[in-house]
Amino acid sequence: MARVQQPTSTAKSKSKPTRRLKSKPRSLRSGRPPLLFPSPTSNIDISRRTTKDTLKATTTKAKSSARPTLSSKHTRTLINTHHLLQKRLATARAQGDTLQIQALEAQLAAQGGLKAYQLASRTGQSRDRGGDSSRQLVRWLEAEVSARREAIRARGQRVHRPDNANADPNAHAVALLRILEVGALSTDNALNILEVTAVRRIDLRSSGPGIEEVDFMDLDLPATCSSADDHAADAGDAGYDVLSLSLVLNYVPDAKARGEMLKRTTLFFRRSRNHSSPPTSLPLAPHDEHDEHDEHDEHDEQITEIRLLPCLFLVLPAPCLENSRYLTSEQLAAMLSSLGYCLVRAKTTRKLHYSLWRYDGSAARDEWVRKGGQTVFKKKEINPGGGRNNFCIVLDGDDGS
Ligand SMILES: C[S@@+](CC[C@H](N)C(=O)[O-])C[C@H]1O[C@@H](n2cnc3c(N)ncnc32)[C@H](O)[C@@H]1O
Repeated sequence: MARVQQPTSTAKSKSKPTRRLKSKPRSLRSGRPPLLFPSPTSNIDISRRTTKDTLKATTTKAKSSARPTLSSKHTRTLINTHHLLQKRLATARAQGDTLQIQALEAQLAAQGGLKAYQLASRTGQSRDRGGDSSRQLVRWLEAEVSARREAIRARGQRVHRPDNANADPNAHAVALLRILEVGALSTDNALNILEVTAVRRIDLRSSGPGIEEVDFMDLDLPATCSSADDHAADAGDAGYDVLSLSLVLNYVPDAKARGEMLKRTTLFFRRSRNHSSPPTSLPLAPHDEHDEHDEHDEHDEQITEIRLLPCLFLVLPAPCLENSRYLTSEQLAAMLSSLGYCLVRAKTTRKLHYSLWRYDGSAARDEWVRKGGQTVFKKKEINPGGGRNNFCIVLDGDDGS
């Protein structure tokens, strides 16, 4: 049922670069900053524990490991424990359980809080994933980048021709690719492309200059919305061409809040493209490339013309879609289609699922509904069985307009 963009024409395959051999995980004994910080400890007991829950053990472990380096296992443990505590905290908050809230907040603080989690995630980026996911996004946006570079070059030539007396010195201005990176851990990633991109970075906790400390759910919309039909239409030039949500949705501890976050993404896109931006005819790789080995391995790509902008870049841990009781890629595609998105690229690696969704606005939503597409997605077991996880996204069907 997922609305997937169909290819329109096929061009030549790219030559395959030399495949990088996956090296053994490197020792982290040297050259890395400390990941954990002195933090208050808690004596408050946490009552709700399950047998599989090693919360106490892992938190104690995290506390005692306040030393300059962490092993890969430690990093994973810290990240997993942080997610678990956040999830429980969300439940406690929903229940108004003050004691439990205090206990869980103390546990999170003892673990080093969001700061330790972010550092652990950053370590994970470089070590486990062969680099940060922004490189995949840029690879998918390659044609947009090239088109802008070409436009800059062409306009520059026009302006600088010696015989061109009436040349407008501002005529070389080519529209930047405006990117909003939500959940940014660093300002130094592949999204920075001189003269081509303008990147705004936000996070719940800023880890440095250039990253605004703001919750995406509270972020001001690009422009005041006056139309009840389609907020994004009013965003105009102030909106973004690309929104990146890389490993952010799975950070959100509550299924309904995840749905709210997805819904909110649609309000931030730039719609008006009648400025000096280059054409957007872009290559499309075969859907759902599957790579068992390398997170960022190159593929032979069948190049197909397709429009990509404006788009949402979504990265989730692969098990969220491959081993959840409540979610599959098809279900995710149906949810995003119901919001006006269309899947244009996808890639699954051993650890991560990357996808790119073009936003087609309220007309696409209406079309989805007209064809009988589902718009309400409740928590429903679709993949029963043992050994599965409970990752879930809930959409209530109210498009917020
Ligand atoms: C695992 S890190 C991911 C970082 C990076 N994008 C990556 O791909 O590795 C998740 C980050 O998302 C941030 N985050 C989660 N919810 C957010 C929200 N509502 N607004 C802004 N940032 C958020 C967290 O603070 C955290 O730093």
